[in-house]
Parts: sequence; structure tokens; C-alpha cells
Amino acid sequence: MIKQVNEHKTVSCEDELRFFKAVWNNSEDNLFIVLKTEDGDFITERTNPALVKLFQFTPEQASGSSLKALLPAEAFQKIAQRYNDCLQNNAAVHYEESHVLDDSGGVRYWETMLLPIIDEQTGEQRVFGISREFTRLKRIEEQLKLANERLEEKVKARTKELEEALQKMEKISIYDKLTKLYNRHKLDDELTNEINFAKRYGNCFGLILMDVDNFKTINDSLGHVIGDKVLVEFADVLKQSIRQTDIAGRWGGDEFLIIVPKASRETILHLVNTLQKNIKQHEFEKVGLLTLSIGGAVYKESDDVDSIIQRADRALYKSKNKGKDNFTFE
Ligand SMILES: Nc1nc2c(ncn2[C@@H]2O[C@H](COP(=O)(O)OP(=O)(O)OP(=O)(O)O)[C@@H](O)[C@H]2O)c(=O)[nH]1
Repeated sequence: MIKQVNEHKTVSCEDELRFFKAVWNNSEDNLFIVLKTEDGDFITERTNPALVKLFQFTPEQASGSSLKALLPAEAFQKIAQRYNDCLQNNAAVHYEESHVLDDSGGVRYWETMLLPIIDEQTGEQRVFGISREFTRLKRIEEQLKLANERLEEKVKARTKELEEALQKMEKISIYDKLTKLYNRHKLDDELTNEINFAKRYGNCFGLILMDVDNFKTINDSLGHVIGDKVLVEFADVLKQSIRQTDIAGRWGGDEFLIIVPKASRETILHLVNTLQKNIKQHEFEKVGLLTLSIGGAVYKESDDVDSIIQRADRALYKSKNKGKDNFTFE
């Protein structure tokens, strides 16, 4: 028997059969044809070698076996539903399935396509199925997902580390390492705020700039370490002498600054007296008694950060010139 394939070529049915048989036998995809019975069962009519090998079908199971008998009830119901959908809609059905096979390590995955074959003359209904395994792809996908989750965890941990480092840096950037008082950078910011508030709301505020008298001689005679300890002790006395609302910091070297919000000359004087009294009463370890030279300034409308600092600095200089252990207002 000769069959017309196209206008140039003809092929015998035997050749065509051989061709399709080769495709069927050599396919690495699982191929099968099942026939629907009147009682709702499906009979395995054709199964290709790949499928037989995979499920280790006996020749009886491979061809002519009832799926209802072959499969557990739940699995049969699920598969019959899909076959019936394919036949009832007379359309292709796609789905993914997974099985744990006896000889395999773990779950394996297949992508299956069903095609209806309905014989209009006899009314026989068959389903042709092609099932392709994608376990390897799935494993890669799972590994990628795992790697991604691990990466996300690492990123989270690193972000946390960075946030902590940032917090630490922020702390460092506003505090003086030695005395733990605010540093000059923070004092500058606070001073700018006070100036802005004063200009906007007419608040008055004051500054106290102080310097430890003869501090250099402590360094020179007792060493830098003792000098450092004096600065730390001094900072403690300072903290104990101010109000909660006062802002104290290290201006640099042995110079310290207090910003006194809502202050008049009287408030400043009161604070200076407290400070001088407390310092005079404090016995510095290995050093003994110390004195302070202090300069004070109260905000004037014409002031900016630089000018008010300059006035407090000039006042401090005057106190030094008056023989130290002194206070001057400017
Ligand atoms: N130990 C120590 N010394 C410091 C530190 N920072 C600055 N100094 C020293 O502090 C001294 C401050 O100098 P001055 O204020 O000019 O010296 P002084 O002896 O206090 O002089 P008067 O202010 O005129 O009384 C310098 O010798 C600096 O080297 C510090 O963090 N630790």
C-alpha cells in the first residue's frame, strides 16, 4: 500500500509504520495509549519501552491491564479525572505529577500532556499521553531556591552587622572617646540648634567655656596617662554639676563647653559657682586639687555660632590673664 506524503514524495505504509515504531521505541519520554471502558476504567493498550522500564511493568501490565486494578484507588481517581477531562473537552490537558519510585532516591517529577483520540466510527475513546521527566531541572530549581534563601540570610545578617556598625559610628561621631561627653562636632550642631531657636522664638541661652589650669604640667610631670585620667575625672565632676537640660561636651584638649538653654547671666553665674565649688572640692587622683579658668557669654540677637564662641573664648582668655582660677563674662 502506498501513501501520498506530499506532492513530491510517496511512502509505503510499512515504511511509515517502521518510522513511527522507531519513534515510539526510542523515545526517552514516556508514551502511552489507554482505552476507556464502558464502566469508567482505562485499559493500558500501548506503553513504550521507556515507560515500561520506568515503572517495571510486566508484559501484562504494559498492555491490556486495567488501571483501576493497577493503581491505588486514590491515584486511579485522580488520573481518571484527567483522562475524562481530556475526552469530554476533546482537548489537550497538561499537568505536572510526581512519584516516589522504589529504586529512586526521593521524589521525581514529570510534565504530562494528554491528547484525546476519539474514533468517530466505533465511538471508542482513547487517551494518548506523553510524559517528560524534569526531575533534574526541579532539583536545580530547589538548589537555586536554597542558595537564594542562604544568600538572603547572609544579606540579612550582613545588613544587621552594617546597621550595628553604623549605630556605633554614629555614637562615636557624637561622643568624645576619652571623656564620653559630647564631642566638638555634636556641640557645633547643638549650638546651631540653639542659635536657630533663639532667633525664631527669642529664647536666650548661654555658654560656658572652661579650661583646666596648668594641665600641661600634669602631663609633663606625671605623664599622659594621668593627664587622661584627670580629664575623665573632670568630665565626671562636670556632669554632676550641670542640669539635665544643659549640654556639656569636650571642646578640645583640656577645654570644655557647656551650652545652657534658657539662661540669663544669673543662671550662668550660678552654674559657674557650682562648678568652681565642685572642682575645688574634688581631689584628683595622684594630682590633688585643680582650678578652672572660665569664660561666659549670653546670646545676643546679632550672634551666630562663631561670634558667641569667640566671645566666650575671649572671656576665658581674660580669666587666664587675670591669674587663672577666674570667671569672666563677655
Ligand atoms: N593627657 C592628655 N593631654 C592632652 C589631651 N589633649 C590635649 N592635651 C594636652 O593638654 C595641654 C593643654 O595645653 P594648655 O591648655 O595650653 O596648657 P595649660 O597647662 O593648661 O595652660 P593654661 O591653659 O594656660 O593653664 C597640652 O599639653 C596638650 O598636649 C588629651 O587627650 N590627653
